[in-house]
Amino acid sequence: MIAIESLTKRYPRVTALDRLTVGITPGVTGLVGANGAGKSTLIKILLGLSPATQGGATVLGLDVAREGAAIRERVGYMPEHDCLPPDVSATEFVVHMARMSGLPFTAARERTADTLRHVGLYEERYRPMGGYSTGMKQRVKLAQALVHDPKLVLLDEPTNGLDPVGRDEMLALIRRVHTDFGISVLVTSHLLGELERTCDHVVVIDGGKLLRASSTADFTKSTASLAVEVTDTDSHPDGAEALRSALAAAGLSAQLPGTAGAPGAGHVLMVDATDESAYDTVRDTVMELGLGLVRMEQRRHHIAEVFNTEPGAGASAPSADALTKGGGPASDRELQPQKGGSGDVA
Ligand SMILES: Nc1ncnc2c1ncn2[C@@H]1O[C@H](COP(=O)(O)OP(=O)(O)OP(=O)(O)O)[C@@H](O)[C@H]1O
Repeated sequence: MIAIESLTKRYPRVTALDRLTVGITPGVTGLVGANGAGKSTLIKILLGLSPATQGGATVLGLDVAREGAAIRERVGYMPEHDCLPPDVSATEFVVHMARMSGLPFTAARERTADTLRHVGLYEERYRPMGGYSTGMKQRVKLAQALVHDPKLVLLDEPTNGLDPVGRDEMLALIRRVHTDFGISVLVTSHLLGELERTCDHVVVIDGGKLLRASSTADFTKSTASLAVEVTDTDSHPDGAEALRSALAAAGLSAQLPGTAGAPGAGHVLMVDATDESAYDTVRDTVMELGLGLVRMEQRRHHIAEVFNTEPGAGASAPSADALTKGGGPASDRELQPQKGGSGDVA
């Protein structure tokens, strides 16, 4: 879908992209990086709206330096910033954008109605957009990117400003753009956990450089740990601890992670499962102790943990750090802004 070859973009005081080489295949790809990592700059270059300083790229086989207009005909773009005129309705606006993309008037009206329904805007679509919530505005921005039935859409931070429920809805919608319509998606975010749930592939950039590109499955490989959650009983008021010591006696080591953290976190025990027999040992031990077994599942890595623990990440240590700072569960960690970020705008 996209081939990027040694792409560099220098602004007077900042190198926004630094010899970036990466390929984007069909499907949903997440482009993740802290604020200032170069995501928006990359998207603008891919649309032919901003020239690269060095290197080049093709989008759907078209050269970004020479064929920007042809790329914009075939690709949908959802910008990061609020860009909707407040005094027109979603219908008027999306019809206008469809016409700009070359659709005849009747087709533009039909496609607009379909697309707005698809993104979940119904009666509100006739109201002026100035009165819309952030979630509704994001939906209109997505609709105008899809209305001309592109092969590929570039979505710049589509979950920005949304609450957790709105974010989940937007992510589900993005997933459906690919599954229902076969449109490939490149979506940027600074939240690792979002991409983990939504994307087939993840490209991580930091300070304009490629940190890692691989399939989400490779990032979130199964670990050799079993997460075991048990209930307490009268005879074992701390069920997880009772299980931990009984398993130790049976030759299985286990840890109680996150005891200082979230409510209930102490009830999940991480058991080192070197082979299949560990499942039987856990089940039998839980039964002997008379505890309730809530769940026993193989644990998977979160993307953020890959950057925490991988020896390869050491080469870009400060960046890996930036990727994993912050509290909360690893999957929802927010990437930290770069040094010399937007404050350096000339
Ligand atoms: N027009 C510009 N002039 C000068 N510097 C710029 C310009 N646009 C971006 N930059 C700088 O280039 C770097 C990358 O910015 P970019 O907007 O691409 O990052 P980003 O990853 O999209 O971050 P964000 O999510 O905050 O938009 C930043 O340091 C930014 O300050």
